[in-house]
Amino acid sequence: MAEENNHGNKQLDEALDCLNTTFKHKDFKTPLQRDAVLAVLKGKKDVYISMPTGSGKSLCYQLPAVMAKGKITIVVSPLIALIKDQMEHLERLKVRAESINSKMAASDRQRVWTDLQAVVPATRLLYITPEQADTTSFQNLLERLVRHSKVAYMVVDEAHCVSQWGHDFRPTYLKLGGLRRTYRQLPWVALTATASAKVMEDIFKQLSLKDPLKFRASCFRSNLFYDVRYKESLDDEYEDLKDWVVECLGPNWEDKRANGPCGIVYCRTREATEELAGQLTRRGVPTRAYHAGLKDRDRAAVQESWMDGEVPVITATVSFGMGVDKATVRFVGHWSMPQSVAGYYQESGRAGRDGLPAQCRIYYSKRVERLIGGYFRDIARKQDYRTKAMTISSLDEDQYEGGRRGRQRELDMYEETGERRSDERSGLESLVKRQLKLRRGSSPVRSDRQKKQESKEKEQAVKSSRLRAADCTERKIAGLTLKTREEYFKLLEEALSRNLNACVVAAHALAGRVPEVAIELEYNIFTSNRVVTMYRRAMALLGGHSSAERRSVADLCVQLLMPHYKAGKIASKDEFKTLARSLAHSYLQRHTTVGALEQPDLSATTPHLAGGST
Ligand SMILES: Nc1ncnc2c1ncn2[C@@H]1O[C@H](COP(=O)(O)OP(=O)(O)OP(=O)(O)O)[C@@H](O)[C@H]1O
Repeated sequence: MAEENNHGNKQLDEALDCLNTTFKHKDFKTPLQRDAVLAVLKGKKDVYISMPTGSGKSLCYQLPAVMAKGKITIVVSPLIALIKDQMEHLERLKVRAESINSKMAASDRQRVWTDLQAVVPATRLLYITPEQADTTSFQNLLERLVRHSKVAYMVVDEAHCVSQWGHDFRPTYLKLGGLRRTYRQLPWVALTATASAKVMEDIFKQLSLKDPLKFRASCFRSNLFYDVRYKESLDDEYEDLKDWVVECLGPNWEDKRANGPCGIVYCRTREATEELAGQLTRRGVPTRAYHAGLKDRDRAAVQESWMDGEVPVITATVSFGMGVDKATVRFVGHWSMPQSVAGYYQESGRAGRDGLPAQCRIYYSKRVERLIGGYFRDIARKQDYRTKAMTISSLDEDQYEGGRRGRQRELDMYEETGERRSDERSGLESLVKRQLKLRRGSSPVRSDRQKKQESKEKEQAVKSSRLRAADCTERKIAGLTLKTREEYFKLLEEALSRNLNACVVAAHALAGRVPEVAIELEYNIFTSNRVVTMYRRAMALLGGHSSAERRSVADLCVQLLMPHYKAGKIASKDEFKTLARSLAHSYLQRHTTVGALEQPDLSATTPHLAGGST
């Protein structure tokens, strides 16, 4: 026991030494970071680390990687841009990190390969994408490295991507489970900023992590303060932004120090970044615009001037910020709604990385209000409503190498003018609702008498309700009242009975006119084809192979049915039309089969056509 303690102390001393000399930090950021580092260093068990953005997760594997002399730590990371940032960061610290990826020049690849094959490789960390991990060449390399005991740790960054339960599922991550099972002797480290308990369990399962040591911190960032501004309620939105910016930057912001206070305002379009930069600069806050439309050189110059403290504020599209690691970002503003919940967590998470208070604000307009309902409106009235950090994160799959539309698409994401995807919209909406509900605090205090009265009323309502399990309403779905269920039930009942009536009438009308429909259909095909094979094909297609054909047939049926519509009787004209169309569609699907029509002799079906006419 005493020996173990001594060993533990020695390891801690060595870790602190490495932290000071290589990473230039005086101490661990948090006890959790220290404990996670020590657990990884021990190398006895798999380790799972879940900490919020900016909490220093990377150090948890980078420090042990540096201390594992003569060995390589392999890091699977989802995004080449992230890999690049990590490598640049490590290069500044004089830690040799390499990558093998599809974007590399052959000469670079050879150089890395050669070092990895050396008796004592100089490479400390090797970054790869999950796609690379799935290649035979990498697997051969890994096999060789393991055989010569040259691998210290296997690290899976953004480990939530392995889970289908998570928002960011990435199928290639699943293949990592196979590697884990092949190399059971290696200690694995899985890191993520956000994972629910369900996703965490799934990560363990998919990566075959065996009873890993867990280091978890809430994704809640207590130093971030969120609020929302309603643009339409402001006299001058630019002046309001400027005032907020100056307030966030605090005193002495004009000193132009690299570690001075600074901020970012995200905009949806390039034009908005330029416009806003001009407005802020004219109002006395030097600001530069950053977007994908700038030449690489100009973009780099803008970023550099912001990093160096030359300009305190940058207005940018989302192309700015990935991997930007500036500790003193005192605010992150959004000049319009963020593109997604994931995006918002990431973008606002760039504030306050030094742990000091920082502000995050969304400026929104009516258009956005329409998008997310009354929740923000509520806050806007309070104007000064301050909230704390959001706790949801997810990454857009497009961020990843091999993502559907690739990196360029991601760079330009904010510059689209189109509507947001509906799943993102609903995700954002439910997040906002959830978070605002949390922040509004508990419901107002009610007297005992009021409470008694309420519970009596509830009991009464449950007794008289026709709904099944009426008394479970609130228990099963938090926030759902019996009254709401009753209201929806009534609507449903009405709609069902209206539709049923309309169905009966439409079906009746259609059934009586089948021959007429069939005559029309045959005639259409007869007059639009000149070759017998085409005629036969078109007739055969009627039966069900082509949904386009069926649609046009259904349209024809609808034309014939519409005269049967009687205004105001059963359903609206549109409802009747929809029903007629779907009835015709399914009728045709059932009654004209390809098999029957493809018979060489069509005479069997002819009698049903009630005498064709030409
Ligand atoms: N012990 C420490 N002392 C001081 N600063 C630290 C310490 N460890 C890490 N940092 C700094 O904290 C910042 C955030 O670290 P890092 O990028 O590793 O966070 P992260 O949790 O990986 O964030 P993200 O999820 O956004 O990638 C960096 O500037 C890093 O240098």
